[in-house]
This record gives sequence, C-alpha cells and structure tokens, in this order.
Amino acid sequence: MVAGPESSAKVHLAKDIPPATVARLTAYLRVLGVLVDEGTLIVSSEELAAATGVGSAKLRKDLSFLGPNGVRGVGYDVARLRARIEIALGLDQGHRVVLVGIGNLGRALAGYGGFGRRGFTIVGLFDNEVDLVGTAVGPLLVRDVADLVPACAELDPTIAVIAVPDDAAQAICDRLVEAGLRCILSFSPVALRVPAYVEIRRVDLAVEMQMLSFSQARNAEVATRAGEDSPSLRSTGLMGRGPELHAATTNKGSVVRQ
Ligand SMILES: NC(=O)c1ccc[n+]([C@@H]2O[C@H](COP(=O)([O-])OP(=O)(O)OC[C@H]3O[C@@H](n4cnc5c(N)ncnc54)[C@H](O)[C@@H]3O)[C@@H](O)[C@H]2O)c1
Repeated sequence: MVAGPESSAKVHLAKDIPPATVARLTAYLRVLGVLVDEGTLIVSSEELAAATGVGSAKLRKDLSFLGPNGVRGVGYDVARLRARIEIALGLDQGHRVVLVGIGNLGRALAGYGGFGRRGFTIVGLFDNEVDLVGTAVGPLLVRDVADLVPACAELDPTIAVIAVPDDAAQAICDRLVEAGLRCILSFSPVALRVPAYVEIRRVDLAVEMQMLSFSQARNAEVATRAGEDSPSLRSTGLMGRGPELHAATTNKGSVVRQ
C-alpha cells in the first residue's frame, strides 16, 4: 500500500492541470467508479495505477494536482478521491446534455445508459425528420430542431452533442452557440467554426483506427529492424512481439480538440 502526495502538496486550480493529466484523471475516475460499486474503501497507488495502465509515479504526480489525498502506508480513500477528481473535472454538479441528430449514431448514444452513471444526463433529443419528431427514444421524445433555441432555454443544457450529417453540422453548431451552449462535442469530421469562448471537441473513430493502423505498422517495422540488428532476438523469441512490447506507448486514445 502506498501513500498519495500528502502533506506538502497544494491544490492547483483546474486551469493549471495539464491536459495529459486531465485525460488520465478521467481514467482514474472510471476505475474508482467501479471500485465504489464493488464496495472497495481503500486503494493503493499501485493498484489504481495497474488498473488504469499508468505508472504509479505518474499517478501520484497526477493526483498531487488535487492536493493532499492519500495516507502514507494506507492508500487512497476511494470515495473521497473520486469526489476530488469529479470536482477537479467540473463533474460534481453533473451535466445536462442535448443531442442533435437522432440517426444511427444519435440513437445509439441516446440509448446508452452509461452516461447517466458518469454524471451526464441527456435531457433533449432533436432532429429535423418529420417522421422522427414526436417519437420516443428511451424516456425522451424527439423534438423538432426548429425549436432548438427556445427548447435550450427551457432545458438549460451544459453540453451539446452533434450527430447530424456533415453538411448540416456547421448550421447546427451555429444554432447551438446561439442557444447559449459553451461546450460542444461533434461527431462530424468537419472542422466547425465557433467563437473563442466556445469549447469544441471532435470525436473521430476513423482517426483512432488510423492511429491503430500506424502503431501496428510501426511496431512491425521496429520488430523487423530489431531482428535485422540483433539476430539473437530470433532465438529468444522476442522477434515479432512488437505490439506487446510497445503497447504502453500506444495506449493513448484521443479526441480531436479543434
Ligand atoms: N466520429 C465518428 O467516429 C463517427 C462515427 C459514425 C458517424 N459519424 C458522423 O455522425 C454523423 C451522423 O451519422 P449517422 O450514421 O448517425 O447518420 P444518420 O443519417 O443515420 O443520422 C443523421 C440524423 O441527423 C438528422 N438530421 C439531418 N439534418 C439535420 C438537421 N439539419 N438538423 C437536425 N437533424 C438533422 C437526420 O434526420 C438523421 O436522423 C455523420 O456526420 C457521421 O459522419 C461519426
């Protein structure tokens, strides 16, 4: 069992936490959620690090941004650490999410139960297809996108998700900004123009698969070169194990920040 950053650490403002640390905090949060569900009270930095695929020194450094939160020789209080990370990530109040475009992707997102458990409540679904408007998707009725601005005034969302075809994405984005949204997540590969005060992120699974493809190609190349440089690798059986040997460097996952 290990201690956290304890006594001398000071609490950093959320804006001072590096983006890479923020990304890892979300991973710690996911594991801590599982531990809470399992009834685990205390977790060591090694256990948490192993469960998230991060080195324990890096984990302790990341958690030091949250201020003192571990007990040397005991570990981290699971519920307390989860609450701390939620506060740092601005999740403690929860988020209200509207989703525009209830097609293949939008319907799948609307039907996914996991967002609510992680503090994201879908409060509004919008589409422009007349046959779809007024139909139920889960507990919500699909609304007419023509009512987006007044409906947002009523629903008070903090995050909007765009899942419309690419040629409609900019117009929908503009309307969301007009409706007062400051955080937008877009599944369209189109680079959307927003005012500087609006935070926009794009998710592109094709980019993720391209990254995987690149990693595979690179690891194959590294393995081939290693075999050429060191014939002894062939006899040790290490040759051809590129992907495993390099797994740690490819475990990054990404969302495109515009
Ligand atoms: N980023 C990713 O990894 C990823 C993966 C799949 C799809 N996508 C993108 O998500 C988007 C949707 O894909 P899909 O397969 O769900 O498409 P889809 O055609 O099944 O659904 C699109 C929905 O948007 C609605 N729509 C169209 N114009 C609209 C408008 N102006 N206002 C409101 N609603 C409107 C349609 O009626 C339809 O219900 C596309 O841009 C696609 O490129 C991204």
